[in-house]
Amino acid sequence: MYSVWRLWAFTVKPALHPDEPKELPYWIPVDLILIKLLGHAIEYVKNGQGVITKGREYFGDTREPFALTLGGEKLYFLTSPPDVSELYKSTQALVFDKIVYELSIMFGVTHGAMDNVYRRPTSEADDVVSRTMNIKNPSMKSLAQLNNDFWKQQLVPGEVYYNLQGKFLKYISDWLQPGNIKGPYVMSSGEKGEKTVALLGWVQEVLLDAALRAFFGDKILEIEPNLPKYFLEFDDDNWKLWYKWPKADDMHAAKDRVSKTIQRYLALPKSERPGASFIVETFEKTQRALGTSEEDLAKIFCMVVFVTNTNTYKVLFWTMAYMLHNPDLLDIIRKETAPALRPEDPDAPLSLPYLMDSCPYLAGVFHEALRLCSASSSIRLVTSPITIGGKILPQGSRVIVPFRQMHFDGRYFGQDVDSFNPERFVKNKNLTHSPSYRPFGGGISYCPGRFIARQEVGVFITLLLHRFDVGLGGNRKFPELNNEKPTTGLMDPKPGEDVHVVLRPKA
Ligand code: HEM
Repeated sequence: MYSVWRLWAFTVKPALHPDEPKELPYWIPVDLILIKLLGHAIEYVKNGQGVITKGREYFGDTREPFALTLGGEKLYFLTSPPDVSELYKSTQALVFDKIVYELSIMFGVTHGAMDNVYRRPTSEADDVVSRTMNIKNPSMKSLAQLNNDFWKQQLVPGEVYYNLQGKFLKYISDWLQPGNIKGPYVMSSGEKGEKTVALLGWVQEVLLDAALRAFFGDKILEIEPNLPKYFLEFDDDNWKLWYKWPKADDMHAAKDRVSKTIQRYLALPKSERPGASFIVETFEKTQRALGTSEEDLAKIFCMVVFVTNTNTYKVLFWTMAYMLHNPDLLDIIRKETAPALRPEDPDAPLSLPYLMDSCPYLAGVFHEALRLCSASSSIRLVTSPITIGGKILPQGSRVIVPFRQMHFDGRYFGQDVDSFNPERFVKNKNLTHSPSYRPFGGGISYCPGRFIARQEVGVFITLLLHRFDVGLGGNRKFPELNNEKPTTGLMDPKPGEDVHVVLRPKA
């Protein structure tokens, strides 16, 4: 019976419907109902990227769309760069907002609040959000749609962006004063201010602190100095939320501690919590105008904390790790970033335009670290059947774009695709625009934080290299990527595989 079903599902049916994506066969010797439910789920949780690679290679590595059954749902995977470009363009048949809706529910926001956020006003009189913000809204966008515009206003270079950028620069600069390197990540201290620090804990502390203060103002950390710790406890296991993992009490408890802290922040009068960014002010004003409860609003902000922080400390960790393990590269980056500090005027702030536009190796390591260490995906819901890569994606299904599959495509990155080589981005300035390079996604959900993320990393590294002599300490083995733990973003190093950095303040 089981063999008949398998023959039907993976051989006969695909032959009868050649325009449907083929499905990677699965074979688990348990009863039929369970098989249908699980599919590749167990294997996927253990090594998701491995299963996707298996699927791609199983169909002759043609990169045609294929399907995997995970936990009772048939998911469709795109791994061909032209197909992915097509997906990003198809905004009618493939939507992202329903995915964000579902995600918000998983974060604990109520359906009632989300329905309000997604409801389009029926008339000007009904449009409370535009009135509150004093903006024009001729196409009667819902708050969910307007939020995309607000994010762009906050994060794409312009006045409100420069305000946020200035705060980030100040906080990171403060953290990198020799006297301020004193957290639990300091492993030992020597003469003349020398310290050895554990890199992961250090970059987590600096970037989380800077981002929380820059977005919410200093009050948030006065209310709860442990907020970064709570966030990291959640972040470490956040995959359990997406996978609806049954045993996830600790992850949920940590997430709740983050949103409860934000709720305490929101309960304070505004005059007692100055310094919030444009996006936080705007989210608060608009949601309150819609009647969103403080509890729901805190959970929405919990998502904001997640999206603004989950990847950035990891990309700084990997960029630093690659740089520290390549002394020649470190030297090149130290030299190329020197003019950003304007030695003729030591009190002048760092020149960010110089840092972003005139430091090709710094940019190269950042992009190469993202290429090698990202395991993010774009997700879309199919609202009407659409043909991509010659295959029909059925209505109601979900399509996944696993970036890692494209980041290791030798046709775009050359024969040394598996190796760390930042020069590929130095030599080919257009490589960051390649359809096979998608660390920030694309289309409607293209990450608006990509500028600030690169700046956070650039500012940290530049100030570090010019305030300290830096080198590797302790175990000099390059940390391995933890591919045994599912992730929704950049990969972590394997447990215990940190980088020890020796810092000597420059005279
Ligand atoms: C290196 C660090 C970062 C990486 C790798 C990254 C990556 C991504 C990816 C892959 C997406 C989803 C794209 C898609 O579905 O197609 C995304 C969305 C988003 N990111 Fe980032 N991100 C980073 C940093 C940031 C930062 C620092 C912020 C804010 C300060 C931010 C704000 C956002 C927002 C608001 C969205 C949602 C966009 C939407 O809903 O349309 N990201 N990011």
